[in-house]
Amino acid sequence: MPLIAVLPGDGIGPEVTTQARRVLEALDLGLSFEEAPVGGAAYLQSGRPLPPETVALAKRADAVLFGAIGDPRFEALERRLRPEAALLGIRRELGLFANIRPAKLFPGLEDASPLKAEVVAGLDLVIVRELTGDVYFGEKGRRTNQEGLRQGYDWMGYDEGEVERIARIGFETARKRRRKLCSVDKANVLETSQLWRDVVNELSTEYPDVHLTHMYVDNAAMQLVRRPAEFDVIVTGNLFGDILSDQASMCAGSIGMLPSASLSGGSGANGMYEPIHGSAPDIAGQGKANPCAAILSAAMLLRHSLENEASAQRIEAAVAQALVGGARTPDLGGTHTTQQMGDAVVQALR
Ligand SMILES: NC(=O)c1ccc[n+]([C@@H]2O[C@H](COP(=O)([O-])OP(=O)(O)OC[C@H]3O[C@@H](n4cnc5c(N)ncnc54)[C@H](O)[C@@H]3O)[C@@H](O)[C@H]2O)c1
Ligand SMILES: CC(C)[C@H](C(=O)O)[C@@H](O)C(=O)O
Ligand SMILES: [Mg+2]
Repeated sequence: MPLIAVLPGDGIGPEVTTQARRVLEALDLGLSFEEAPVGGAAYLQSGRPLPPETVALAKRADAVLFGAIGDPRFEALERRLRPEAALLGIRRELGLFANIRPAKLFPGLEDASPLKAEVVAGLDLVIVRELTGDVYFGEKGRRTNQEGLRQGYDWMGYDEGEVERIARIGFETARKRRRKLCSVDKANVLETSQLWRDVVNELSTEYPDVHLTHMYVDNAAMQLVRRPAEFDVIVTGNLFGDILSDQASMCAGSIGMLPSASLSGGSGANGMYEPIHGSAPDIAGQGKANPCAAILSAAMLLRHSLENEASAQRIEAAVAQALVGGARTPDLGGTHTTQQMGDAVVQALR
């Protein structure tokens, strides 16, 4: 019986994860679930945002269903105690270097995006974001500079091995889709990006069937608003991928629509699945959160970790059907509660 570790986290994390778990249970796949605290919720219980028992469960499980972390009450804590440290810590502990973030326009959501319907028509892209390197994990600190001023610093860097393994996932992903790979960097300024570009170019000789382009991140941000449907697969570093995926979510109508898979390689072993959004403290506890991103993350879990493509597609079809049937949370311009949106998806599964 496959074991799913459920880490609901903070804010709307538990609300959306409840709906994702319901959907998985409704499929009757004989999964077992075990829950553990993470983030601010875990800090309150044990003084640690990422308790060792939570890491142990995640490692023991076949896959992890993650909600969201973040709590404004803990913003002033030192970095290692903040909820965000738990998310970075678990990604590192599980070696989840590849973060797959699909942005797709679901039928009926043409008018949910602030972009014109004709601009987002046909939107179907995947951001392949590197997840365990870059400026996120370089040396950080505070010091006093020569003028006696306080200075904060975060070292940015990638080694060629890190670039090659994520670029390979980008090429492989593109190969299974429309065979277009856009590598996004800031090679006109950053040495890190120049190495990134060199390694991607070198690897491209193994993928002559994939059309590779390079784009600076500032241009990519603009093109995502101008012609988002032109993109097929984007491969990029940790920081740029974080920012561009939130932006791409609005092309699809809402940040509440974008799921993600975090993987440790080509296989889904120990994969972690989470919506790209955060704990949304502004709407937490009000039943306003859109659970679709979490539900679609559960579909990715079935696809990548349990190799159950048919059930993954059933969930995606049920989300589409619920939306076509008019189910909409407030972020999509509707009045459905989180629970009612979950009801509509479960109903559509039957
Ligand atoms: N993966 C994660 O767990 C993750 C991701 C991003 C941010 N965070 C953390 O979450 C906290 C809040 O960060 P933030 O406000 O910058 O980003 P956020 O993603 O939590 O929220 C941004 C905006 O989007 C809305 N939103 C987010 N998810 C939604 C959903 N499912 N349905 C409807 N509306 C939704 C929120 O109400 C808010 O207005 C911070 O502590 C941050 O560090 C965690
Ligand atoms: C909360 C934060 C550490 C995280 C990130 O930057 O990776 C989040 O924004 C995300 O997109 O998953
Ligand atoms: Mg983010």
